[in-house]
Amino acid sequence: MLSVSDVDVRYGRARVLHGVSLEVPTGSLVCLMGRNGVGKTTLLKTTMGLLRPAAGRVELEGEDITGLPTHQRVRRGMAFVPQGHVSFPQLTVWENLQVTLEATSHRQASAVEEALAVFPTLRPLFKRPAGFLSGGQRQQLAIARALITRPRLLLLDEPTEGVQPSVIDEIELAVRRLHRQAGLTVLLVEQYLDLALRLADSFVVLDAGRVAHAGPVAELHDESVRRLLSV
Ligand SMILES: Nc1ncnc2c1ncn2[C@@H]1O[C@H](COP(=O)(O)OP(=O)(O)OP(=O)(O)O)[C@@H](O)[C@H]1O
Repeated sequence: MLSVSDVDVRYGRARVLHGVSLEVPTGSLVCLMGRNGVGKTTLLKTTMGLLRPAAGRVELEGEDITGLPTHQRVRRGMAFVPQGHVSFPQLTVWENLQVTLEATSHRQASAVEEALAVFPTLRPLFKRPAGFLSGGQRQQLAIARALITRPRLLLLDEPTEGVQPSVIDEIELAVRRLHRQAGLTVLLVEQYLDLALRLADSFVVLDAGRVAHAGPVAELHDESVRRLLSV
């Protein structure tokens, strides 16, 4: 279980998160939603240790990890795929996967095969430099690289942004399998309401750096929640 409690985050003098709390129970898929600029990415980065909160706590499986550096969070089973993530653009798809494997603590080559089983469409692209991939292919490579670390908790920041519809379906299928079959716990930032409705168990909506609503996914049908998501 991931638990974020009363987190405040500032960029310089600007306070971006105001006492945000959320829970991601083990084995669940929680969708973090809200309009542009409300603080979703800031919350994921804080969870991953890329930003330090001015106040509040982050706990993983009951242990306080607020002060833990990012690489140690990775060792504890957390992985983060940033929004619009570009892998090493000059390296081929294969090299990107290998470099990631070499950086893991387990170094088991079977992890690459496991990641490719989730995204088999990457196989014919092995020799292509990552910089020449389409938006959807880059996103698949980014998630595959995160999977090589063998995470238990995956933080995904808008994996469908800028991705063509057919590839959105592939990403949705992959996330569903990872969650339902492989049992991965997922915190997903997603603006696309229908996708959230299909994938998530529960959701949290941020508005201006505060939790405006949180609940089971069925409540996403409520007019009061939809108003918080419409531009
Ligand atoms: N490095 C930074 N320095 C200063 N302000 C920042 C920085 N990064 C983000 N912000 C500001 O913090 C607020 C929250 O940004 P954040 O990226 O967390 O929002 P978001 O909900 O993820 O938005 P989006 O959906 O557009 O990615 C915004 O007002 C943004 O302009």
